[in-house]
Amino acid sequence: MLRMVRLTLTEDVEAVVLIVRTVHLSQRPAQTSQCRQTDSDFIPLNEERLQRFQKALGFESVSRDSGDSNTDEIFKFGEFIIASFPHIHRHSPLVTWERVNNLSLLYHIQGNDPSLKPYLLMAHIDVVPVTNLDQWDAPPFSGEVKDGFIYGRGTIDDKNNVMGILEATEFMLSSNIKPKRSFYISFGHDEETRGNAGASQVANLLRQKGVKEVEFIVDEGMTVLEGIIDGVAGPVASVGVTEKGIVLLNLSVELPPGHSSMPPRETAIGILARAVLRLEENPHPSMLGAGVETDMFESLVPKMSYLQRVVISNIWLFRYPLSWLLSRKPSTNAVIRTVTAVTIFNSGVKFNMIPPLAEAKVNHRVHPSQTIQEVVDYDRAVINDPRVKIEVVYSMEPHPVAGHGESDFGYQVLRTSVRQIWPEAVVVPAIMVGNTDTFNFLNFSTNVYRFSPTHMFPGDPERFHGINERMSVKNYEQVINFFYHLIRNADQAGLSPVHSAHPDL
Ligand SMILES: CCCCCCCCCCCCCCCC(=O)N[C@@H](Cc1ccccc1)C(=O)O
Ligand SMILES: [Zn+2]
Ligand SMILES: [Zn+2]
Repeated sequence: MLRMVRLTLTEDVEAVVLIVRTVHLSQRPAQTSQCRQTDSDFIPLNEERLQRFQKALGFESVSRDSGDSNTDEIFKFGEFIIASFPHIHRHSPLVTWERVNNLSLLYHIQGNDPSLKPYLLMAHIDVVPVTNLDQWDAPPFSGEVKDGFIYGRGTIDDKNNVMGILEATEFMLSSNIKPKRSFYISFGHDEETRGNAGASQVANLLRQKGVKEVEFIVDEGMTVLEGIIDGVAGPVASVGVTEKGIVLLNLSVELPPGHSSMPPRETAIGILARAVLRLEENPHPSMLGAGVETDMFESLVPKMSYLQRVVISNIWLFRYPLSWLLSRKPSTNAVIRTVTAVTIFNSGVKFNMIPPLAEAKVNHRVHPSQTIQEVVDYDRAVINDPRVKIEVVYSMEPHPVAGHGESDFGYQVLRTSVRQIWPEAVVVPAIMVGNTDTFNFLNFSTNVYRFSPTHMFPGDPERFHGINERMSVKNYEQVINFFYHLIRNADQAGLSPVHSAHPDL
Protein backbone atom coordinates (compact mmCIF):
# COMPACT_ATOMS: atom_id res chain seq x y z
CA MET A 1 0.00 0.00 0.00
CA LEU A 2 1.18 3.49 -0.73
CA ARG A 3 1.21 6.06 2.02
CA MET A 4 2.52 9.55 2.43
CA VAL A 5 4.82 9.76 5.43
CA ARG A 6 6.19 13.00 6.81
CA LEU A 7 9.79 12.81 7.95
CA THR A 8 10.98 15.82 9.87
CA LEU A 9 14.47 17.15 9.29
CA THR A 10 16.40 18.75 12.10
CA GLU A 11 16.69 22.06 10.32
CA ASP A 12 14.02 24.38 9.07
CA VAL A 13 12.83 22.34 6.17
CA GLU A 14 10.45 19.43 6.07
CA ALA A 15 10.79 16.82 3.37
CA VAL A 16 7.62 15.09 2.36
CA VAL A 17 8.77 11.75 1.10
CA LEU A 18 6.64 9.34 -0.83
CA ILE A 19 7.55 5.90 0.38
CA VAL A 20 5.98 2.55 0.74
CA ARG A 21 5.30 1.32 4.19
CA THR A 22 3.39 -1.70 5.30
CA VAL A 23 2.02 -2.30 8.75
CA HIS A 24 5.48 -3.42 9.87
CA LEU A 25 6.92 0.02 9.33
CA SER A 26 3.97 2.29 9.74
CA GLN A 27 2.92 1.04 13.17
CA ARG A 28 5.93 2.55 14.84
CA PRO A 29 7.96 5.72 14.64
CA ALA A 30 11.36 5.90 13.03
CA GLN A 31 13.89 4.38 15.37
CA THR A 32 17.43 5.10 16.28
CA SER A 33 19.86 2.69 17.81
CA GLN A 34 19.01 4.12 21.23
CA CYS A 35 15.42 2.87 21.08
CA ARG A 36 13.88 0.23 23.34
CA GLN A 37 16.09 -2.80 23.88
CA THR A 38 13.11 -5.15 23.95
CA ASP A 39 11.69 -4.03 20.62
CA SER A 40 11.76 -6.96 18.19
CA ASP A 41 12.52 -4.46 15.41
CA PHE A 42 15.75 -3.45 17.06
CA ILE A 43 18.88 -5.55 17.48
CA PRO A 44 20.82 -4.42 20.55
CA LEU A 45 24.58 -4.62 20.42
CA ASN A 46 24.98 -6.95 23.39
CA GLU A 47 28.32 -8.28 24.61
CA GLU A 48 27.97 -11.41 22.46
CA ARG A 49 27.52 -9.45 19.21
CA LEU A 50 30.29 -7.01 20.06
CA GLN A 51 32.68 -9.86 20.82
CA ARG A 52 31.79 -11.58 17.55
CA PHE A 53 32.80 -8.40 15.70
CA GLN A 54 36.00 -8.13 17.71
CA LYS A 55 36.87 -11.76 16.92
CA ALA A 56 36.16 -11.14 13.22
CA LEU A 57 38.66 -8.28 13.34
CA GLY A 58 41.27 -10.65 14.76
CA PHE A 59 41.67 -12.58 11.49
CA GLU A 60 44.52 -11.21 9.41
CA SER A 61 42.62 -11.78 6.16
CA VAL A 62 44.99 -9.57 4.20
CA SER A 63 45.07 -9.22 0.40
CA ARG A 64 48.33 -7.64 -0.78
CA ASP A 65 48.36 -8.19 -4.50
CA SER A 66 46.58 -10.33 -7.05
CA GLY A 67 47.43 -13.91 -6.03
CA ASP A 68 49.22 -12.72 -2.89
CA SER A 69 46.97 -12.94 0.15
CA ASN A 70 46.77 -14.66 3.55
CA THR A 71 44.59 -17.49 2.27
CA ASP A 72 44.88 -19.40 5.58
CA GLU A 73 43.48 -16.48 7.54
CA ILE A 74 40.78 -15.78 4.95
CA PHE A 75 39.73 -19.44 5.16
CA LYS A 76 39.74 -19.33 8.97
CA PHE A 77 37.63 -16.18 8.93
CA GLY A 78 35.14 -18.10 6.75
CA GLU A 79 35.17 -21.00 9.26
CA PHE A 80 34.52 -18.54 12.06
CA ILE A 81 31.55 -17.07 10.19
CA ILE A 82 30.11 -20.54 9.58
CA ALA A 83 30.50 -21.51 13.25
CA SER A 84 29.18 -18.22 14.63
CA PHE A 85 25.80 -17.95 12.89
CA PRO A 86 23.98 -21.26 13.50
CA HIS A 87 20.60 -20.31 12.07
CA ILE A 88 22.12 -19.15 8.81
CA HIS A 89 24.49 -22.09 8.40
CA ARG A 90 22.64 -25.00 10.03
CA HIS A 91 19.16 -24.54 11.47
CA SER A 92 17.19 -22.54 8.93
CA PRO A 93 15.54 -24.41 6.05
CA LEU A 94 15.31 -21.07 4.22
CA VAL A 95 19.05 -20.75 3.68
CA THR A 96 21.34 -22.43 1.20
CA TRP A 97 24.98 -21.44 1.27
CA GLU A 98 28.25 -22.55 -0.24
CA ARG A 99 31.89 -21.72 -0.38
CA VAL A 100 32.93 -20.41 -3.76
CA ASN A 101 36.49 -21.08 -4.89
CA ASN A 102 37.17 -22.25 -1.33
CA LEU A 103 37.40 -18.74 0.17
CA SER A 104 34.35 -16.69 -0.90
CA LEU A 105 30.81 -17.30 0.35
CA LEU A 106 27.42 -17.20 -1.38
CA TYR A 107 24.06 -17.39 0.39
CA HIS A 108 20.49 -17.61 -0.77
CA ILE A 109 17.72 -16.80 1.67
CA GLN A 110 14.39 -18.03 0.37
CA GLY A 111 11.48 -15.61 0.57
CA ASN A 112 7.90 -16.85 0.59
CA ASP A 113 6.65 -14.68 -2.28
CA PRO A 114 8.15 -15.97 -5.55
CA SER A 115 6.61 -13.07 -7.48
CA LEU A 116 9.13 -10.68 -5.87
CA LYS A 117 12.46 -10.40 -7.63
CA PRO A 118 15.37 -11.16 -5.27
CA TYR A 119 18.04 -8.64 -4.37
CA LEU A 120 21.72 -8.97 -3.58
CA LEU A 121 23.78 -7.77 -0.61
CA MET A 122 27.54 -7.68 -1.10
CA ALA A 123 30.59 -7.22 1.10
CA HIS A 124 34.14 -8.57 1.16
CA ILE A 125 36.09 -10.53 3.74
CA ASP A 126 39.63 -9.49 2.82
CA VAL A 127 41.36 -6.38 4.14
CA VAL A 128 44.33 -4.27 3.04
CA PRO A 129 47.69 -4.62 4.81
CA VAL A 130 48.59 -2.52 7.83
CA THR A 131 51.21 0.22 7.65
CA ASN A 132 52.61 2.66 10.25
CA LEU A 133 52.02 0.15 13.03
CA ASP A 134 53.69 2.41 15.61
CA GLN A 135 51.07 5.11 14.98
CA TRP A 136 48.02 2.97 15.74
CA ASP A 137 46.28 3.72 19.04
CA ALA A 138 45.40 0.02 19.40
CA PRO A 139 46.80 -3.05 17.62
CA PRO A 140 45.16 -3.35 14.16
CA PHE A 141 44.04 -6.97 14.55
CA SER A 142 42.94 -6.69 18.17
CA GLY A 143 39.39 -5.38 17.87
CA GLU A 144 40.21 -3.44 21.04
CA VAL A 145 37.59 -0.96 22.28
CA LYS A 146 39.08 2.36 23.36
CA ASP A 147 37.08 5.46 24.30
CA GLY A 148 33.95 4.06 22.66
CA PHE A 149 35.68 3.06 19.38
CA ILE A 150 36.41 -0.42 18.08
CA TYR A 151 39.85 -0.40 16.46
CA GLY A 152 41.06 -2.62 13.70
CA ARG A 153 41.77 -3.18 10.04
CA GLY A 154 38.36 -3.92 8.53
CA THR A 155 36.22 -1.95 10.99
CA ILE A 156 35.09 0.31 8.13
CA ASP A 157 36.36 -1.70 5.14
CA ASP A 158 34.61 -4.10 5.15
CA LYS A 159 34.10 -6.44 8.11
CA ASN A 160 31.50 -4.03 9.50
CA ASN A 161 29.27 -4.79 6.51
CA VAL A 162 30.06 -8.54 6.50
CA MET A 163 29.20 -8.91 10.19
CA GLY A 164 26.30 -6.42 10.06
CA ILE A 165 24.60 -8.35 7.25
CA LEU A 166 25.17 -11.66 9.07
CA GLU A 167 23.91 -10.37 12.45
CA ALA A 168 20.77 -8.93 10.83
CA THR A 169 20.04 -12.15 8.91
CA GLU A 170 20.74 -14.37 11.92
CA PHE A 171 18.46 -12.24 14.11
CA MET A 172 15.66 -12.41 11.57
CA LEU A 173 15.93 -16.20 11.21
CA SER A 174 16.27 -16.82 14.95
CA SER A 175 13.19 -14.64 15.55
CA ASN A 176 11.34 -16.90 13.12
CA ILE A 177 10.69 -14.01 10.74
CA LYS A 178 10.34 -15.29 7.19
CA PRO A 179 11.23 -12.81 4.47
CA LYS A 180 8.80 -12.33 1.60
CA ARG A 181 11.47 -11.41 -0.92
CA SER A 182 14.39 -13.78 -1.49
CA PHE A 183 17.86 -12.36 -1.27
CA TYR A 184 21.43 -13.35 -2.01
CA ILE A 185 24.52 -12.47 -0.03
CA SER A 186 27.95 -12.47 -1.65
CA PHE A 187 31.15 -12.22 0.38
CA GLY A 188 34.10 -12.00 -1.99
CA HIS A 189 37.62 -12.66 -0.75
CA ASP A 190 39.78 -10.64 -3.16
CA GLU A 191 38.09 -7.25 -3.49
CA GLU A 192 41.16 -5.40 -2.33
CA THR A 193 43.21 -6.69 -5.25
CA ARG A 194 40.51 -6.43 -7.92
CA GLY A 195 41.02 -10.15 -8.30
CA ASN A 196 39.03 -12.59 -10.40
CA ALA A 197 38.85 -15.43 -7.89
CA GLY A 198 36.24 -14.03 -5.49
CA ALA A 199 33.18 -11.96 -6.45
CA SER A 200 33.91 -12.69 -10.09
CA GLN A 201 33.46 -16.43 -9.44
CA VAL A 202 30.38 -15.80 -7.30
CA ALA A 203 28.86 -13.92 -10.24
CA ASN A 204 29.73 -16.82 -12.58
CA LEU A 205 28.12 -19.29 -10.20
CA LEU A 206 24.95 -17.21 -9.95
CA ARG A 207 24.74 -17.13 -13.75
CA GLN A 208 25.24 -20.93 -13.87
CA LYS A 209 22.37 -21.27 -11.42
CA GLY A 210 20.17 -19.45 -13.93
CA VAL A 211 19.95 -16.15 -12.06
CA LYS A 212 19.65 -13.48 -14.72
CA GLU A 213 18.44 -10.45 -12.86
CA VAL A 214 18.10 -9.11 -9.35
CA GLU A 215 15.90 -6.24 -8.23
CA PHE A 216 18.77 -4.23 -6.76
CA ILE A 217 22.28 -4.61 -5.37
CA VAL A 218 23.78 -3.00 -2.27
CA ASP A 219 27.55 -3.06 -1.87
CA GLU A 220 30.05 -1.13 0.23
CA GLY A 221 30.58 2.43 -0.86
CA MET A 222 29.87 5.96 0.16
CA THR A 223 28.95 6.67 3.75
CA VAL A 224 27.06 8.90 6.18
CA LEU A 225 29.11 12.10 6.20
CA GLU A 226 28.94 14.71 8.93
CA GLY A 227 30.98 17.92 8.85
CA ILE A 228 32.79 16.74 5.73
CA ILE A 229 30.96 18.72 3.06
CA ASP A 230 31.74 22.37 3.82
CA GLY A 231 28.75 24.38 4.96
CA VAL A 232 26.42 21.40 5.37
CA ALA A 233 25.46 20.63 8.95
CA GLY A 234 24.08 17.30 10.16
CA PRO A 235 24.46 13.85 8.65
CA VAL A 236 24.37 13.37 4.89
CA ALA A 237 23.88 9.79 3.74
CA SER A 238 25.62 9.67 0.38
CA VAL A 239 24.51 6.70 -1.68
CA GLY A 240 26.75 5.86 -4.63
CA VAL A 241 24.40 5.54 -7.59
CA THR A 242 27.29 5.39 -10.00
CA GLU A 243 30.97 4.63 -9.70
CA LYS A 244 33.98 6.32 -11.15
CA GLY A 245 35.92 4.51 -13.83
CA ILE A 246 39.54 3.62 -13.29
CA VAL A 247 42.57 3.74 -15.53
CA LEU A 248 46.08 2.72 -14.67
CA LEU A 249 48.73 4.15 -16.99
CA ASN A 250 52.35 3.18 -17.32
CA LEU A 251 54.52 6.11 -18.40
CA SER A 252 58.00 5.26 -19.56
CA VAL A 253 61.04 6.95 -21.02
CA GLU A 254 63.88 4.95 -22.54
CA LEU A 255 67.25 6.52 -23.40
CA PRO A 256 70.70 5.04 -24.03
CA PRO A 257 72.72 4.42 -20.84
CA GLY A 258 76.19 5.91 -20.37
CA HIS A 259 78.74 7.28 -17.90
CA SER A 260 77.49 9.92 -15.45
CA SER A 261 80.66 11.95 -16.01
CA MET A 262 79.44 12.80 -19.53
CA PRO A 263 75.69 13.13 -19.09
CA PRO A 264 73.30 14.13 -21.84
CA ARG A 265 71.39 17.38 -21.33
CA GLU A 266 68.30 15.45 -20.16
CA THR A 267 67.94 12.04 -18.52
CA ALA A 268 64.99 9.62 -18.58
CA ILE A 269 64.37 10.58 -14.94
CA GLY A 270 64.21 14.30 -15.69
CA ILE A 271 61.93 13.83 -18.70
CA LEU A 272 59.55 11.57 -16.79
CA ALA A 273 59.59 13.80 -13.71
CA ARG A 274 58.54 16.75 -15.89
CA ALA A 275 55.73 14.65 -17.41
CA VAL A 276 54.24 13.67 -14.05
CA LEU A 277 54.64 17.22 -12.75
CA ARG A 278 52.64 18.47 -15.73
CA LEU A 279 49.90 15.96 -14.93
CA GLU A 280 49.79 17.12 -11.30
CA GLU A 281 49.81 20.78 -12.25
CA ASN A 282 47.03 20.36 -14.84
CA PRO A 283 44.21 18.48 -13.14
CA HIS A 284 41.37 17.21 -15.29
CA PRO A 285 38.60 19.78 -15.60
CA SER A 286 35.75 20.06 -13.12
CA MET A 287 32.68 18.23 -14.38
CA LEU A 288 30.40 20.02 -11.95
CA GLY A 289 27.02 20.50 -13.54
CA ALA A 290 27.36 17.54 -15.87
CA GLY A 291 26.05 14.60 -13.88
CA VAL A 292 25.11 12.94 -10.61
CA GLU A 293 27.16 15.36 -8.50
CA THR A 294 24.63 18.04 -9.49
CA ASP A 295 21.76 15.87 -8.20
CA MET A 296 23.80 15.39 -5.03
CA PHE A 297 24.28 19.08 -4.34
CA GLU A 298 20.66 19.83 -5.21
CA SER A 299 19.49 17.15 -2.74
CA LEU A 300 21.53 18.91 -0.06
CA VAL A 301 19.46 22.07 -0.38
CA PRO A 302 17.32 21.29 2.72
CA LYS A 303 20.51 21.36 4.80
CA MET A 304 21.78 24.65 3.44
CA SER A 305 21.61 28.31 4.31
CA TYR A 306 19.68 30.72 2.08
CA LEU A 307 22.85 31.90 0.36
CA GLN A 308 24.07 28.36 -0.29
CA ARG A 309 20.68 27.49 -1.75
CA VAL A 310 20.93 30.34 -4.21
CA VAL A 311 24.34 29.07 -5.32
CA ILE A 312 23.32 25.42 -5.59
CA SER A 313 20.10 26.26 -7.43
CA ASN A 314 22.21 28.08 -10.02
CA ILE A 315 25.17 25.77 -10.50
CA TRP A 316 25.40 26.87 -14.15
CA LEU A 317 26.14 30.40 -12.92
CA PHE A 318 28.42 29.59 -9.96
CA ARG A 319 30.20 26.63 -11.55
CA TYR A 320 33.70 28.13 -11.38
CA PRO A 321 33.77 29.49 -7.80
CA LEU A 322 31.96 26.37 -6.56
CA SER A 323 34.44 24.09 -8.32
CA TRP A 324 37.29 26.04 -6.76
CA LEU A 325 35.76 25.68 -3.30
CA LEU A 326 35.13 21.94 -3.67
CA SER A 327 38.61 21.35 -5.11
CA ARG A 328 40.29 22.43 -1.89
CA LYS A 329 39.55 19.14 -0.09
CA PRO A 330 40.63 15.79 -1.58
CA SER A 331 37.29 14.18 -0.63
CA THR A 332 35.08 16.76 -2.36
CA ASN A 333 37.56 17.27 -5.21
CA ALA A 334 37.14 13.55 -5.97
CA VAL A 335 33.42 14.08 -6.56
CA ILE A 336 33.71 16.76 -9.23
CA ARG A 337 36.51 15.61 -11.51
CA THR A 338 38.71 12.80 -12.78
CA VAL A 339 41.55 12.65 -10.27
CA THR A 340 45.19 11.87 -10.94
CA ALA A 341 47.51 10.03 -8.55
CA VAL A 342 51.11 9.25 -9.44
CA THR A 343 51.52 6.18 -7.26
CA ILE A 344 54.75 4.49 -8.39
CA PHE A 345 57.99 5.97 -9.76
CA ASN A 346 60.98 3.76 -10.61
CA SER A 347 64.32 4.44 -12.18
CA GLY A 348 68.07 4.24 -11.83
CA VAL A 349 70.59 1.41 -11.69
CA LYS A 350 73.75 2.86 -10.17
CA PHE A 351 74.83 6.31 -9.01
CA ASN A 352 77.28 6.74 -11.87
CA MET A 353 75.16 5.26 -14.69
CA ILE A 354 72.82 7.27 -16.88
CA PRO A 355 69.48 5.48 -16.35
CA PRO A 356 68.31 3.51 -19.38
CA LEU A 357 64.67 3.53 -18.26
CA ALA A 358 62.31 5.53 -16.05
CA GLU A 359 58.77 4.33 -15.36
CA ALA A 360 55.81 5.75 -13.47
CA LYS A 361 52.32 4.46 -12.73
CA VAL A 362 49.52 6.98 -12.90
CA ASN A 363 46.16 6.04 -11.43
CA HIS A 364 43.11 8.00 -12.56
CA ARG A 365 39.62 7.64 -11.14
CA VAL A 366 37.43 8.73 -14.00
CA HIS A 367 34.43 10.99 -13.51
CA PRO A 368 31.24 9.44 -14.96
CA SER A 369 30.94 12.36 -17.39
CA GLN A 370 34.21 11.36 -19.09
CA THR A 371 35.49 8.30 -20.95
CA ILE A 372 38.82 6.52 -20.57
CA GLN A 373 39.78 7.66 -24.08
CA GLU A 374 39.13 11.32 -23.21
CA VAL A 375 41.29 10.99 -20.10
CA VAL A 376 44.21 9.41 -21.98
CA ASP A 377 43.95 12.00 -24.78
CA TYR A 378 43.98 14.81 -22.20
CA ASP A 379 47.09 13.35 -20.52
CA ARG A 380 48.88 12.99 -23.84
CA ALA A 381 48.17 16.63 -24.66
CA VAL A 382 49.29 17.82 -21.21
CA ILE A 383 52.53 15.81 -21.28
CA ASN A 384 53.13 16.92 -24.85
CA ASP A 385 56.37 14.96 -25.20
CA PRO A 386 56.64 12.07 -27.69
CA ARG A 387 59.58 10.60 -25.72
CA VAL A 388 57.13 9.68 -22.95
CA LYS A 389 55.41 6.42 -23.87
CA ILE A 390 51.89 6.15 -22.43
CA GLU A 391 50.39 2.66 -22.06
CA VAL A 392 47.04 1.68 -20.57
CA VAL A 393 47.74 -1.18 -18.14
CA TYR A 394 44.16 -1.58 -17.03
CA SER A 395 40.93 0.35 -17.37
CA MET A 396 37.22 0.23 -16.54
CA GLU A 397 34.73 2.81 -17.77
CA PRO A 398 32.58 4.63 -15.17
CA HIS A 399 29.46 2.69 -14.21
CA PRO A 400 25.92 3.46 -15.40
CA VAL A 401 23.78 5.63 -13.16
CA ALA A 402 21.25 3.72 -11.03
CA GLY A 403 17.76 5.08 -10.59
CA HIS A 404 17.48 7.40 -7.62
CA GLY A 405 13.99 8.82 -7.97
CA GLU A 406 10.80 8.48 -5.95
CA SER A 407 9.77 5.38 -7.87
CA ASP A 408 13.08 3.54 -7.82
CA PHE A 409 12.40 0.72 -5.40
CA GLY A 410 15.95 -0.15 -4.35
CA TYR A 411 16.85 3.49 -3.75
CA GLN A 412 13.71 4.04 -1.69
CA VAL A 413 14.38 0.91 0.38
CA LEU A 414 17.83 2.29 1.15
CA ARG A 415 16.53 5.76 1.83
CA THR A 416 13.83 4.55 4.18
CA SER A 417 16.29 2.33 6.04
CA VAL A 418 18.81 5.16 6.44
CA ARG A 419 16.12 7.49 7.79
CA GLN A 420 15.03 4.88 10.33
CA ILE A 421 18.55 4.73 11.72
CA TRP A 422 19.47 8.41 11.20
CA PRO A 423 16.13 10.27 11.29
CA GLU A 424 17.88 13.61 10.87
CA ALA A 425 19.90 12.55 7.81
CA VAL A 426 19.37 13.76 4.30
CA VAL A 427 19.87 10.99 1.75
CA VAL A 428 21.61 12.08 -1.43
CA PRO A 429 22.65 10.34 -4.64
CA ALA A 430 26.42 10.41 -5.05
CA ILE A 431 29.35 9.27 -7.12
CA MET A 432 31.29 6.41 -5.55
CA VAL A 433 34.84 7.73 -5.68
CA GLY A 434 36.64 4.39 -5.22
CA ASN A 435 36.07 1.07 -6.92
CA THR A 436 34.99 -2.30 -5.59
CA ASP A 437 34.21 -5.76 -6.96
CA THR A 438 30.63 -4.60 -7.69
CA PHE A 439 31.56 -4.44 -11.38
CA ASN A 440 31.27 -8.23 -11.60
CA PHE A 441 27.51 -7.94 -11.04
CA LEU A 442 26.61 -5.06 -13.34
CA ASN A 443 24.83 -7.44 -15.72
CA PHE A 444 22.41 -8.48 -12.98
CA SER A 445 20.82 -5.08 -12.34
CA THR A 446 20.82 -1.45 -13.33
CA ASN A 447 19.98 -0.62 -9.71
CA VAL A 448 23.35 -0.84 -8.02
CA TYR A 449 23.82 1.16 -4.82
CA ARG A 450 27.17 1.61 -3.15
CA PHE A 451 26.58 2.50 0.47
CA SER A 452 28.16 1.63 3.81
CA PRO A 453 26.29 2.65 6.98
CA THR A 454 29.49 4.08 8.43
CA HIS A 455 29.07 7.45 10.16
CA MET A 456 32.08 9.57 9.25
CA PHE A 457 33.30 12.84 10.69
CA PRO A 458 36.21 15.06 9.60
CA GLY A 459 39.42 13.01 9.63
CA ASP A 460 37.60 9.70 9.16
CA PRO A 461 37.84 9.29 5.34
CA GLU A 462 41.63 9.07 5.82
CA ARG A 463 41.13 5.96 7.96
CA PHE A 464 40.06 3.99 4.83
CA HIS A 465 43.15 1.85 4.17
CA GLY A 466 44.89 4.16 6.63
CA ILE A 467 46.07 4.44 10.21
CA ASN A 468 43.70 3.90 13.15
CA GLU A 469 40.81 2.44 11.15
CA ARG A 470 37.98 2.37 13.67
CA MET A 471 34.22 2.47 14.19
CA SER A 472 32.32 3.65 17.24
CA VAL A 473 30.48 0.99 19.22
CA LYS A 474 27.28 2.96 18.64
CA ASN A 475 27.89 3.04 14.89
CA TYR A 476 28.40 -0.73 14.74
CA GLU A 477 24.99 -1.16 16.36
CA GLN A 478 23.61 1.17 13.69
CA VAL A 479 25.27 -0.94 10.98
CA ILE A 480 23.51 -4.09 12.19
CA ASN A 481 20.17 -2.32 12.47
CA PHE A 482 20.53 -0.60 9.11
CA PHE A 483 20.85 -3.99 7.39
CA TYR A 484 18.02 -5.42 9.45
CA HIS A 485 15.72 -2.57 8.43
CA LEU A 486 16.86 -2.89 4.84
CA ILE A 487 15.97 -6.60 4.77
CA ARG A 488 12.55 -5.88 6.29
CA ASN A 489 11.88 -2.88 4.04
CA ALA A 490 12.75 -4.87 0.92
CA ASP A 491 9.69 -6.99 1.69
CA GLN A 492 7.39 -4.09 1.04
CA ALA A 493 5.83 -4.93 -2.27
CA GLY A 494 3.48 -1.99 -2.56
CA LEU A 495 5.75 0.10 -4.72
CA SER A 496 5.96 -1.58 -8.09
CA PRO A 497 9.51 -1.19 -9.27
CA VAL A 498 9.80 1.35 -12.08
CA HIS A 499 13.24 1.62 -13.57
CA SER A 500 14.78 4.53 -15.30
CA ALA A 501 16.27 3.00 -18.39
CA HIS A 502 19.93 3.82 -18.80
CA PRO A 503 21.33 4.19 -22.28
CA ASP A 504 24.66 2.61 -21.28
CA LEU A 505 23.10 -0.80 -20.72
C1 LIG B 1 31.25 14.41 -0.84
C2 LIG B 1 32.42 14.00 -0.05
C3 LIG B 1 32.90 12.63 -0.31
C4 LIG B 1 33.63 12.04 0.87
C5 LIG B 1 33.97 10.62 0.64
C6 LIG B 1 34.15 9.87 1.91
C7 LIG B 1 33.83 8.40 1.77
C8 LIG B 1 34.73 7.72 0.80
C9 LIG B 1 34.36 6.32 0.55
C10 LIG B 1 35.36 5.73 -0.37
C11 LIG B 1 35.27 4.26 -0.40
C12 LIG B 1 36.37 3.68 -1.15
C13 LIG B 1 36.40 2.20 -0.95
C14 LIG B 1 36.82 1.54 -2.18
C15 LIG B 1 37.20 0.09 -1.98
C16 LIG B 1 38.62 -0.08 -2.42
O1 LIG B 1 39.52 0.28 -1.70
N1 LIG B 1 38.86 -0.60 -3.63
C17 LIG B 1 40.19 -0.59 -4.20
C18 LIG B 1 40.50 -1.80 -5.05
C19 LIG B 1 39.78 -1.92 -6.34
C20 LIG B 1 40.20 -1.24 -7.47
C21 LIG B 1 39.52 -1.38 -8.66
C22 LIG B 1 38.41 -2.22 -8.74
C23 LIG B 1 38.02 -2.92 -7.61
C24 LIG B 1 38.70 -2.77 -6.40
C25 LIG B 1 40.38 0.71 -4.95
O2 LIG B 1 39.45 1.48 -5.18
O3 LIG B 1 41.54 0.95 -5.32
ZN1 LIG C 1 36.19 -2.45 0.75
ZN1 LIG D 1 39.31 -1.34 0.60
